[in-house]
Amino acid sequence: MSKIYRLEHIEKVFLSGDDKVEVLKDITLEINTGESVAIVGASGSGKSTLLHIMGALDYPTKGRIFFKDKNIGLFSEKQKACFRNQKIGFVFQFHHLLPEFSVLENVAMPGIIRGLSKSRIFSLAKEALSMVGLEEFSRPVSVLSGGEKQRVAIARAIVLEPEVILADEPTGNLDEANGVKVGNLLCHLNKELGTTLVVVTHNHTLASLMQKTYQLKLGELHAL
Ligand SMILES: Nc1ncnc2c1ncn2[C@@H]1O[C@H](COP(=O)(O)OP(=O)(O)OP(=O)(O)O)[C@@H](O)[C@H]1O
Repeated sequence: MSKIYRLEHIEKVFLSGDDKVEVLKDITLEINTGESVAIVGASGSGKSTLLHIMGALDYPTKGRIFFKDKNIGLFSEKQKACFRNQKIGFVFQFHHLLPEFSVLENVAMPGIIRGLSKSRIFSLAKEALSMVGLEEFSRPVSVLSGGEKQRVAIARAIVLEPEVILADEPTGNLDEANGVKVGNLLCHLNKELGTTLVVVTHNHTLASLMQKTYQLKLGELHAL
């Protein structure tokens, strides 16, 4: 089975005034292509920090992180931006959609950033929206329910067929019923499209849907 991620002895220290906060101490982790993985842990244990490092939104203080044998730590800022746009689909707790834009325009955004033609972008966006079960493309995002917004965010994450979805508390802002729907949708995409899925969550039901679960505790990662 091929590895999509290899993290070697990752450490992350934040400086807060004169204090040093050692958030990640010695994280070693391998993730197979197509795998689904949950990362759980107490609030402040470093889950988001680890996910940000995996998405090249942040960098480790020490250690190396490889994406399919490419050392992300050696990427220039431009290469990192390209990596994020081409390989990763991000889903956040607070979806970060553009409220005044329509559902279709929001999902089209990554394609616009990549510079695809308008007709290609909109056909990809419609395909992604049908995968998440949304049909009304022209409504502004501001009028949608929380569950619908999260489905739009997932459509936006998958629109360019990323190799990995990195989801940070994707159900954190939803009621239980919508949380279950979003969890099932992410698992469906993982199985149908073979997209590797890494989910950071407090939600044990969501974590139980993943093939593997790791817990972050005192800066260390343990398989559960
Ligand atoms: N940019 C930063 N500067 C200083 N400290 C930071 C920074 N980002 C995160 N931290 C600290 O790192 C620790 C881990 O934060 P992180 O957001 O990764 O935790 P988490 O496990 O995702 O928490 P939660 O479940 O509450 O979202 C926290 O103590 C946080 O205050």
